Amino acid sequence: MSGRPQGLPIEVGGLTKRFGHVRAVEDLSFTVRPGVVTGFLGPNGAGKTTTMRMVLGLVAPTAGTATIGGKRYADLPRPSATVGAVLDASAVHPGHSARDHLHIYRTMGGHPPERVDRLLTRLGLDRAADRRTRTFSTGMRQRLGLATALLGDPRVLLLDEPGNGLDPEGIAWLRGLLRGLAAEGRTVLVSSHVLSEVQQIVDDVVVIREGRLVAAGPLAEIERLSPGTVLVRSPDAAALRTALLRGTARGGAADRVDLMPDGTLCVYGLADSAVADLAAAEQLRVYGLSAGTSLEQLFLRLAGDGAPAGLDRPSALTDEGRNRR
Ligand SMILES: Nc1ncnc2c1ncn2[C@@H]1O[C@H](COP(=O)(O)OP(=O)(O)OP(=O)(O)O)[C@@H](O)[C@H]1O
Repeated sequence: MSGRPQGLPIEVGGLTKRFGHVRAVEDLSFTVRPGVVTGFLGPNGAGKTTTMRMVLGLVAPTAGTATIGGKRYADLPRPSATVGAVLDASAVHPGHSARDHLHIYRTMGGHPPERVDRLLTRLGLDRAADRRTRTFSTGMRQRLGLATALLGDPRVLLLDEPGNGLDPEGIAWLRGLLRGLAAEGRTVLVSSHVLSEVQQIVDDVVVIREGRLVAAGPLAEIERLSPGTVLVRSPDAAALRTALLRGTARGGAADRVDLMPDGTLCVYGLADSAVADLAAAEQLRVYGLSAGTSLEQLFLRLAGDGAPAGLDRPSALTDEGRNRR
């Protein structure tokens, strides 16, 4: 890799895409800053891929703009040396070896031949370099996709679900790679529909749901603005939920209680001791009780209802995030 590639911001303003009646992306605005890893998060179908495709000039916006360093992708002087992207890591010829694949793309991009061996080593593919990609695991395809994206030593990286198919060891490896690339000054945008997959990797987040912005800014700030929660399991979950919402004169009531898919109750607005006392007072059994803000819960809330308690104006956080840039 070259010394210090200066990153370029990705700026999305009022971006909108409709496919017929489907509103894939709706008036979306955010900025991705260089030098950090930004998670682009949202549930399946939220519009992440469509947004990335618009940033890369592969899909024409219905309205709005997407620029890289102030220029649309199509207006960049050497796009493949400025932006590297992996939208579909499975899109490799099954009969080509990893080395063949990289040589084809590096020739097309006009990049120096020595990049291929260097990237095969950096991406941990040197031993598999001459195997046909049809024998590759999903994780190896992800690595090859990343190597392809890095051929032009790009200042900006856009990766669509790079954690897909990676085991925990692969995720740890990805974390090291992406954080290293960001530390070199690059702009790194990584999409995921699973926060737990990227929570150890990202500094900033942009969360969207149904094509619209839910929250954006440094992850630490979003966590700080998110009140704590208590997780509790009970064979009497329905009765406990009712009791928590009703509360007691002494201990107060929960602001909200969500039943999670695994049957756990997620309680907002009450301390763990208050939840335990209330369960005891109502003679309801509890099997597990833990306090704290899990990022997964936060993500479920952000993605689930658009504006979590304590984050009344997600745009304020967005503005705050932008002002720091
Ligand atoms: N070419 C297309 N034609 C019609 N609808 C489309 C097209 N591409 C995307 N959509 C729709 O736009 C919406 C957003 O899709 P998109 O793939 O951008 O979401 P996503 O957040 O990337 O989801 P996933 O994590 O499942 O890939 C979905 O409702 C999808 O069905």
